[in-house]
Amino acid sequence: MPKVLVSDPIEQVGIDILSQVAQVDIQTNLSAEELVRIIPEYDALMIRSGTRVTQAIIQAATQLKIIGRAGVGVDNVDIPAATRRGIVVVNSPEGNTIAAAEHTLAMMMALSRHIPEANYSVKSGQWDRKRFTGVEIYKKVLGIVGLGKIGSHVATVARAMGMRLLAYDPYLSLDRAEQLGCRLVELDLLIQEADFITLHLPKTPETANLINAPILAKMKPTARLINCARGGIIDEAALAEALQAGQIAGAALDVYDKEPLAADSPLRQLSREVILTPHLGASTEEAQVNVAIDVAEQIRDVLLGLPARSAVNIPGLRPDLLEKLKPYLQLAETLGNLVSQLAGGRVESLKVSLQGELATSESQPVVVAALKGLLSHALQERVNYVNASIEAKERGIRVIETRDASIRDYSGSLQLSATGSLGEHSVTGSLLGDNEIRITSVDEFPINVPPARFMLFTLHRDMPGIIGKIGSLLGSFNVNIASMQVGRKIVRGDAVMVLNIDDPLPEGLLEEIMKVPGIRDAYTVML
Ligand SMILES: NC(=O)C1=CN([C@@H]2O[C@H](COP(=O)(O)OP(=O)(O)OC[C@H]3O[C@@H](n4cnc5c(N)ncnc54)[C@H](O)[C@@H]3O)[C@@H](O)[C@H]2O)C=CC1
Ligand SMILES: O=C(O)CCC(=O)C(=O)O
Repeated sequence: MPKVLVSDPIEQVGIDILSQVAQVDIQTNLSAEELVRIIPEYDALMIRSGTRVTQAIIQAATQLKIIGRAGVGVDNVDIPAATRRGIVVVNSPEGNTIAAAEHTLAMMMALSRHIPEANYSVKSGQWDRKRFTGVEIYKKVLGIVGLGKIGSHVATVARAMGMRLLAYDPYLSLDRAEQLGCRLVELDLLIQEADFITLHLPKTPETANLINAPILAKMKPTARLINCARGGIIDEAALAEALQAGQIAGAALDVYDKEPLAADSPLRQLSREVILTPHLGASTEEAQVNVAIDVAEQIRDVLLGLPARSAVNIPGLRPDLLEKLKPYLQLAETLGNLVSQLAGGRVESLKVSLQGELATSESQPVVVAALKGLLSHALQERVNYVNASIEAKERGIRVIETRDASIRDYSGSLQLSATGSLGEHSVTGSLLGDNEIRITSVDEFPINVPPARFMLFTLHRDMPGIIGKIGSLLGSFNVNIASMQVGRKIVRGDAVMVLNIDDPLPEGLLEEIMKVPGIRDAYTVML
C-alpha cells in the first residue's frame, strides 16, 4: 500500500479520502531535517502553508510522486526541483476563493466602523460612542488591485452594497472588468481616487513592494488599505510610517512579508486604526473542507495512476503521450511566457502555429501549454494545465490554431503570435539535440538563441556602431552579457538584437537604450 505523509493540519474528510488507497501518517511541526530523514518512505506529501518543501527535501524524496498543497499559493514548494524529479504538484485554485473574499469584506467593514477597537473598549469597561463614529461604505470608491477570482467576488459583493468600483489589472480585458461593474484604470488613478483599496494579486518580482512610500503618499488621508493577498506586496515599514504620520486613515492586513509577523514589528505598535489577522483568509470550515477534498482526491487519483485535475507543473496526460510531448510542452510554455511579455499585458489574441513534425502531433496539450506560459506572468501558480484554457477564455483571449507540416527548417517548430497592449509580436522556437530549446525567430527576424532567465530584445536599424553602443551602455550599468545575437532580413534594414544577461535590467537602463540613435524599440523579459 502506498504511504502518504500529511505534514500540516488538514480536515479529516481529506484524510478519509487518502485512507481509501494509502497508509496515512499525520506528523505536523516536523523540522526540515526530520522531513529529509523520513520523506524517502513516502509516495505522497500533503501540506498547507506551514511546510516548506525545499530542494533538499525533494532530493531525498526518492519515492515521491505527488505533493498536494491544500490551498492556492505554492510558493512554499520548490516547483522547478519537483518538476525535474517528475513529481506532480497539485493545489486547489478555487477552494478558498469565497473565504478569502469574505475575509476581505469583513476587514473593510471592521475598518469602516472601528469594530475591533470599539469591542476592546467596551470589554475594558468603557462606553465611548463618540470616538468610534465610522464611515459608510455606500457610494464610496473601492479600488481593487488584481481582478482575478478573489478580486471578482469582492467586486460583486461590494457593488451590491452600493460601492463604486475601480480596478487595476494590467492583464485583464476591459470587457471582463465591465462585466463586473469595474472601471479599469491605471494604478496611480486608483490610488488617488479610492476610499478603500484592496489587493488581490500574486506576489511576484513585479509586485513586490508595489505599495511603497511614494504610492502611499498619493492616497487620500481618509483612505483605508486592505491586504489579504500576499505579504511583501506592501512595504511594511513605509506603511507603518504612513499610518503613524496620519497620511492614510487605516489598514487591515492578513498577510505579512515574514510570517509569523515578528513580535517587534512596528505594525504591532501602532495606535491608529490597524487591524492585523494571522493569515486567516482561507480559514473557514467550508474552505478547509473544500481544499482538503480537492487535494486529497487528486493525490488518491495520482496514486491510482490517473491524471490530476489541478496540476501546477505537469499536465494530466496519458504517461506515453506525456513522455513524447513533454519537451514540446516546455517549449510552448517558454514561448508563451516570452511572447506575452513582448506583446505587453492585456493580450487579445494568440495564434499558435504548429510546424513540421509537430503539426502531425496532438495539438491540444501544446496549445494549453502555450496558454499556461502566456498567463504565467499574470497568474503565477494559479494557472495550470487544467484551467489555462478557461482562464484565457474568461480574459477574452482569442486562440487561433494553424498547422503546416510542410515547414521543415527544424524537425518540429512552434510559432506563437500575440497581440497585446504593445502591439503584435511573434516568436518561433524549436528543439535541438537533447531537447534543448532554441528561439529561432522574433517578429520573423531569424535568430538562434537559448532562452535565459533575463533577456533584452531591441528592434533597431542595422547600421555600424549600434551593437557597440548597447554593449557599452550595459557595461556602464554593470550588466554582464552572457550572449548576444543579431538577426536581420536585409542588409542595413531593420534588425533585432537578443541579449541574454546575467541580472535583471537595472531601473532606468531601458529608457537609456531607447535614446540610442537607431533604436526603434526595446523590451526586457524575465523567463
Ligand atoms: N489570505 C489568504 O489566506 C489567501 C490569499 N490568497 C492570495 O490572494 C491572491 C489573489 O488570489 P486569486 O484571486 O485566487 O488569484 P487569481 O490568479 O485568480 O487573480 C490574480 C489577479 O492578479 C492580476 N495581476 C497579476 N499581476 C498584477 C499586477 N502587477 N498588478 C495588478 N494585477 C495583477 C492577474 O491578472 C489576476 O487577474 C493571491 O496572492 C493568493 O495567493 C488566496 C487565498 C487565500
Ligand atoms: O493554507 C492557508 O491557510 C493559506 C491560504 C493561502 O494563502 C493560499 O491558499 O494561498
